[in-house]
Amino acid sequence: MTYKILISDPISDTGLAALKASETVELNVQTELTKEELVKIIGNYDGLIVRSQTQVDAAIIEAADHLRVIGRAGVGVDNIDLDAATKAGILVINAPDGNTISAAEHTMAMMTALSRQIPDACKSLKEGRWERKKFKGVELFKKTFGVVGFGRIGMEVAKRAKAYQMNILAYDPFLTDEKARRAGVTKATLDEIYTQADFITVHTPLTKETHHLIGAEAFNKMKADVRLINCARGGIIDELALYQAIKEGKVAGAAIDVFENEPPENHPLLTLPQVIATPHLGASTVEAQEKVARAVSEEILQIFNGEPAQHAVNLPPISDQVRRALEPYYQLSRQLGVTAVQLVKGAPQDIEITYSGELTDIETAPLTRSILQSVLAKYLGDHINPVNVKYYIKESGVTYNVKRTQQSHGFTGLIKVRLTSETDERSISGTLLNGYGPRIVKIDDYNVDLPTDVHLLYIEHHDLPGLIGQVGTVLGEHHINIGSMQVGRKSVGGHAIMVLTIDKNVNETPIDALQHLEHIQAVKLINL
Ligand SMILES: NC(=O)C1=CN([C@@H]2O[C@H](COP(=O)(O)OP(=O)(O)OC[C@H]3O[C@@H](n4cnc5c(N)ncnc54)[C@H](O)[C@@H]3O)[C@@H](O)[C@H]2O)C=CC1
Ligand SMILES: O=C(O)CCC(=O)C(=O)O
Repeated sequence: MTYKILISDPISDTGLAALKASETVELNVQTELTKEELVKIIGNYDGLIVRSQTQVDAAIIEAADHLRVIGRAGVGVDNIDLDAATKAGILVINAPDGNTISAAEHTMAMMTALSRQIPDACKSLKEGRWERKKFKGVELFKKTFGVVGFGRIGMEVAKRAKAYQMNILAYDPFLTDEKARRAGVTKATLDEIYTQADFITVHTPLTKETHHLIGAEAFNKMKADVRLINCARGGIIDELALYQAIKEGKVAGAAIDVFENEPPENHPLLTLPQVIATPHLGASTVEAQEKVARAVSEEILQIFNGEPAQHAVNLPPISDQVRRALEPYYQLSRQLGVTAVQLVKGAPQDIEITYSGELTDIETAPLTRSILQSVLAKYLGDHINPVNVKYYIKESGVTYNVKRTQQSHGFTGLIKVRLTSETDERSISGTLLNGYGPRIVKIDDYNVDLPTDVHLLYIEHHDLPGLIGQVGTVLGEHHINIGSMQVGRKSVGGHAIMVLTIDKNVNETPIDALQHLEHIQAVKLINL
């Protein structure tokens, strides 16, 4: 199988080494595509890698028939319509830490350049002037520095600002006293930052909450000589309000790397001498670009290999430790879902998943998605995947719940899937047996021990002598080899089950023949 990957923004060549070396990947680099051109060709691709330039909107996603993954070589995914991608079952991954240092260094460069008017001073000198009086700056030493958004970049910025002996106030909804103490900053409110800071930098993502987070109202609260830096996303600071605040002398200056619309056209901020600006260069270093390209390349290869994503943006994150612990259970969880949905009569209306043993202490959400996906796919189709399964579950009105219990019946880890339809209820349990891999160990109330990578014939019957022989005869007549057979009964002569592993997939004919045997109540072929 060859996967076609389109790269639609300039990405570091060295960072793409893993993809280039892969025999299963065909790379196509086209960095000058218009939106219309992208819509036309995206249907041919399994993967798309972008930076911040390509706007992956709903129209592109709608045209992306085969797309499985969008890799963002960087942090911010505001150029990707995440809702549309999630609904379409397209995984979005990013490279969250590859450009942290570069973005933090650029922020420091912008702050120092702003405080000493370096760009204009340089320009004036190059134009033949020697204007020493005009370019008098301010020191950073002992100044109060407000950091809004104390994630990866905010923290790195703070570390560097400490070397300048700045007094750092940090605001982030997730900032705890302990984290602030360890980072050597003072936890503050936004208002405290506005009223006390000499410099304010923003390092949040652009979201509904952070859009125009800093606007006219905030500028009115700020010190008169305040300077602002935005190396995060255009739109976190209200650009027009900032323009007004600078014009009115409320803000002394601003250093801007990012704009609400990029590239900015005839932007009023760019007409002001108090503003210095760069064309979204925060991550534009050799090192950062190599790191983010390498990170997305390697992760995309892992995803195409069937491994879970580590930096999925539209799936809950999982740590490396959890990923390793769950890895052996993926196949089992999928096969339990597939088996259960073939056993139950009618479409399931409720799905109950019970984790026990070692699985009670692990984050099992990825397994739950895998089970839900394998159950729903029978009725809703193969486009259901772990990314969009929760969306479709909600849409189809199916309910599900997850339970945990310490009772693992002697197994290290046990997963039970119970499906309830309008007319039926079935449950199936499975485990990982050391040396044997995934095994089904219980169907309804019957203990069994079945591999999960075979075709199963599940037969319900009355417990009567001779029936097993009759079943063997029918299958023999249809040249079907039986690999193994297990029987279970509740009472002598009562309801019983027979589960056979068979060597090949069979058509309806032998099933019909079995169903016509007296005392056989139900026959189901289960393909795993
Ligand atoms: N200029 C450039 O080239 C680059 C820009 N960026 C941008 O920098 C920003 C931050 O990146 P990272 O630090 O890596 O992300 P991060 O996820 O590590 O940190 C973001 C922080 O913002 C906080 N936050 C969210 N909403 C907030 C709010 N309303 N008020 C205050 N804090 C809030 C979060 O709790 C989180 O701690 C992103 O927007 C990213 O796109 C990142 C790399 C390069
Ligand atoms: O790809 C780039 O240069 C932009 C980086 C960026 O803004 C991000 O990672 O969020």
